[in-house]
Amino acid sequence: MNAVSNGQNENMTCLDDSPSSKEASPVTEEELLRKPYITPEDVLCLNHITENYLCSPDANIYEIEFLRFKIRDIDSNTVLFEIAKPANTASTPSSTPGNNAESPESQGDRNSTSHDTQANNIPKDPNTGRFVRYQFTPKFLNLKNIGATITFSIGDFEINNFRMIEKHYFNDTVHLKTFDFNFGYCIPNSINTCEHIYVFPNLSKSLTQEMIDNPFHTKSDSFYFINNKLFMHNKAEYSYNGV
Ligand SMILES: CCCCCCCCCCCCCC(=O)O
Repeated sequence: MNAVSNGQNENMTCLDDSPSSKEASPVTEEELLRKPYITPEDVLCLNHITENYLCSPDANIYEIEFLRFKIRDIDSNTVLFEIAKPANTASTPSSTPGNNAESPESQGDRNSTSHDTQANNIPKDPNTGRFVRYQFTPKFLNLKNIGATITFSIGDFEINNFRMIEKHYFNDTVHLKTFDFNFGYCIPNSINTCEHIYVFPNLSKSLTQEMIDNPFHTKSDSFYFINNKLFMHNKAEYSYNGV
């Protein structure tokens, strides 16, 4: 499967059930963690970055594995960043920042191997691979449209309703934008590639400067659902003060 999707989800609101109310009705993370499973509507009602992961790594019963990730500036068709898991290695991807001024550098344990720690009998961190830090230059915030191409493999089950909701915040509670992407249908044991288009929100000059001045205060939660049940949750942090 190869696909392109434009996950526009601007101004998604979470409406109170009462017919008279048009106000957002936010939920807390604690409320969601008490539920038997978490739905897209649940995370759309969150109004802050999460402190914890909302599902365990074991929830990925579909054996979805990300193999390659590329970010490009759509308007100049410039590749800004690319990372791939080398063939025949367990979990050590290699990264290739683009060779232009806006090249980000990725760091963090989403891209690290767990083998060394296992060899030393140190308990493996169950959250290895769920968190990444991106380092961008200030110019990144001037971009309008980013294409994120992801290649992933799936296990023995077909997948029909695969959706990612990604929420971006500054200082934990300033909502920048929520993206809502679909991955389409995937046949069992297939490798799939799709590109999601991130249309940047309009950010004020003062907020943009605050984001540049406060590295890694810009964060995102990526919530992945199959058949409307959360099965994977990744986190990312961003700096925009690179040179
Ligand atoms: C400034 C608010 C909107 C920013 C959009 C940034 C697009 C970044 C695309 C990369 C997201 C990767 C998320 C992840 O690795 O978990």
